[in-house]
Amino acid sequence: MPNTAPMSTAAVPAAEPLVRVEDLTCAYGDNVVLRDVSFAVPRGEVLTILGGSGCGKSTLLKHLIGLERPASGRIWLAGRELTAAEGQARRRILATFGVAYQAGALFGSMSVLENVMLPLAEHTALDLPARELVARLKLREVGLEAYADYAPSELSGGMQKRAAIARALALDPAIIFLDEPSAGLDPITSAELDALILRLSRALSLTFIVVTHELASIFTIADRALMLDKQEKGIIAVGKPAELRDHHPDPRVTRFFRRGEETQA
Ligand SMILES: Nc1ncnc2c1ncn2[C@@H]1O[C@H](COP(=O)(O)OP(=O)(O)OP(=O)(O)O)[C@@H](O)[C@H]1O
Repeated sequence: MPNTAPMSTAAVPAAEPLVRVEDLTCAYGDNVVLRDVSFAVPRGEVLTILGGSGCGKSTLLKHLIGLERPASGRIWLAGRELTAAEGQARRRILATFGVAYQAGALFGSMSVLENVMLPLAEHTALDLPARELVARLKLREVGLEAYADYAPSELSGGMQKRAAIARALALDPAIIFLDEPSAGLDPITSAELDALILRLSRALSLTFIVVTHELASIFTIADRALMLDKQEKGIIAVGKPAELRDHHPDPRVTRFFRRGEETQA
């Protein structure tokens, strides 16, 4: 089997975080959304990013995946500084991770298999049969090998999310970014997706950074949760979800984790 990874992360020392953010400030023109944000994510961790509407979750994700340039600060992915890289070096860093977006993840004009093959055509020199073979393996990893020739519109919402994850896995990334994976899914399908994320993270030592506000998901998948706040323009809490819920001194944090408890009691 050819090595399809465009660059190896094996050279990153185990102690080195796979994602490191230092004094990151994100702004749209004069509108500063996040100021001097710093955190690190070790290899194999599932980190969820949460917080109220408009606090900057998507903004942070877009900066981490290079869709937006920071006003200031630095981002390292798998030991390489994204914020200092241009051209080919930047493209190589961007190929170390996979992304699955909330909406519009799959191209409707292509089959599920062709969607998963796409990053392989863009970033590797594999020939067509090899690309197909790798893509079929990725579909198997998410339980969709029987749906390779379907159009995305023929799949259920949960299956589309899994296909998007298969495409995010195509280049054997070290890091996967997911934007609201549970959005629009019923609780059972959402739980199945959570189980898939956990299985992939444990089996492949994948690092996941997941934007979500679904408590059930957060408590199932997150090793740690990072909570942003709009007024603070930054992080107000980082830690294990149960510890944040039970012991965090900031009522904004405990309220977030305990919402719904009153109505369930
Ligand atoms: N492309 C953009 N141009 C200008 N301002 C933007 C842009 N994208 C986001 N913003 C602003 O940045 C702030 C943070 O938005 P962002 O979408 O990151 O928040 P969020 O936490 O993801 O919110 P939600 O949970 O509602 O999706 C908001 O005030 C928003 O209006």
